[in-house]
Amino acid sequence: MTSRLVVVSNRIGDPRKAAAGGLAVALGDALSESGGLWFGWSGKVVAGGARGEGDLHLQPSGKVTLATLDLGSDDHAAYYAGYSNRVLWPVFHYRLDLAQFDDGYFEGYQRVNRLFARKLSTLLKPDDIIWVHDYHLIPLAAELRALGCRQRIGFFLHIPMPPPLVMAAIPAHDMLMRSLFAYDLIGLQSEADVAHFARYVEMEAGAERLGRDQYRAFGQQVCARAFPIGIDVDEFQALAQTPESIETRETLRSQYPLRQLLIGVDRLDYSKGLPQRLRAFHRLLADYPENRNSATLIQVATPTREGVESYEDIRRELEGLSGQINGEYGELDWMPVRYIHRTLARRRLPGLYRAGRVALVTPLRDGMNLVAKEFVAAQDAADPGVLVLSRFAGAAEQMRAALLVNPYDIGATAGAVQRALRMPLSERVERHQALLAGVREHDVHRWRREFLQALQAAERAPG
Ligand SMILES: O=P(O)(O)OC[C@H]1O[C@H](O[C@H]2O[C@H](CO)[C@@H](O)[C@H](O)[C@H]2O)[C@H](O)[C@@H](O)[C@@H]1O
Ligand SMILES: O=c1ccn([C@@H]2O[C@H](COP(=O)(O)OP(=O)(O)O)[C@@H](O)[C@H]2O)c(=O)[nH]1
Repeated sequence: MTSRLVVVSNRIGDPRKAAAGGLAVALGDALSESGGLWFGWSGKVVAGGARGEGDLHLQPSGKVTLATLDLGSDDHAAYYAGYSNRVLWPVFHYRLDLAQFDDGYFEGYQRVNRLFARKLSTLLKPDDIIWVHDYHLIPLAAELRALGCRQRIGFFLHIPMPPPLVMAAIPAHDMLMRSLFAYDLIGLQSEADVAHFARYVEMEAGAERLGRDQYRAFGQQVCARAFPIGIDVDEFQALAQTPESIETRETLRSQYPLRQLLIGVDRLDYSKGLPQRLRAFHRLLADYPENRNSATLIQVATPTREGVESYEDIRRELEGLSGQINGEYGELDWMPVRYIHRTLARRRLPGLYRAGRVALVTPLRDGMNLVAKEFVAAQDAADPGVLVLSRFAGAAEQMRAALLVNPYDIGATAGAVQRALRMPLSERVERHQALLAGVREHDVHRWRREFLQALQAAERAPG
């Protein structure tokens, strides 16, 4: 009998429905293949202390059972908006300047992880295999172990692992890193992340390296390796053939017959480098005037984590910048920037990507970035668009045939966009072939398979 897969993540999606955000998209794809239990927050916040706080809901969805938990408003504020998104997210994306350390946030984070462990433990079977996702739930395995759970537990971090001295700025960094050793396997997005993890545990915790990817510290042993996440290429290409996707592409082509479209699709997050991207686009129009009245940037900036101050700030900055570029260069019949502050249905995205001559995927730091992979999968192989990709996205480790840029270097990024717009067909085809082969090779099925095989094979932590 094969073990049941239990996936735990803060954000869960219905595997039969489209979801925004790379994690929910990838896990939906992975779970719909194997079936199992998906446990996480319901998305519902109830008044603190009111009835319903901590309530568990079970709901079948195809081969998967969704188990979701309502959170009280105080718990949610401290755990999600507070510790997860005002401390861990900025620090792990190297933005110490945006972190707000607050003891209350940390207490809420621990409280919710304990609650998740308590509720989840009632649903577990002895031979389950448990896969925990992301920074919201780092201490979950330690909490489960404290309740006596002996199942195999793996952890995958979807965001970057920062260098040791950046990590060390978090007041509770040692507790966080110690709790990672309660897992049997730690998966990271890139080799750079693994190197940062290795340096941290060796420098700060005196870890002993046992073989290539085994570490012993805090009286425990753990395996840590890179498992770059991918997409379901066939599913995404099938999405490109749906009427909505074709209609999106045709509408854009008929509205912009003489224009060269540049496409950006991101959550409106400061890690995505959106102000720098708009400045590079401004520089393109200033330094290469042949693009005026022609190059048009369609930037979808999906609302996210509203209520966290740094997200409000980035929204204002972006609105100001797009207004400024449109005011300076716009004509009666041409607006250089089309800025859309809304979530786009995933089934429309392939059509949008395919209408683009260039995709701008230029985060300042990103765990992976699935938009880069989706853009490549959606292209017409006979006349493909060009990917301009930040060297600081995890995806850059595999996507060497993209035009790699340093997004902080506005002039060089503008130059790369100019090169992309002028690239001859033969070079576009050659680069696209190499990129698509890589996106196929490192797809979401391989990610899931290799992680779960490694988890099955991991040497058990003593205890
Ligand atoms: O759940 P939210 O707070 O609305 O945020 C959405 C997700 O953002 C992050 O995604 C990361 O995972 C992607 C897939 O591995 C990866 O490509 C990307 O680079 C990461 O930023 C976050 O890590 C998820 O937990 C959120 O659900
Ligand atoms: O309006 C939008 C914006 C994004 N996405 C999806 O959200 C995911 C974003 O994942 P990525 O890894 O690029 O970044 P994240 O948002 O997870 O940091 C991708 O699958 C996009 O197709 C979407 O469906 N609608």
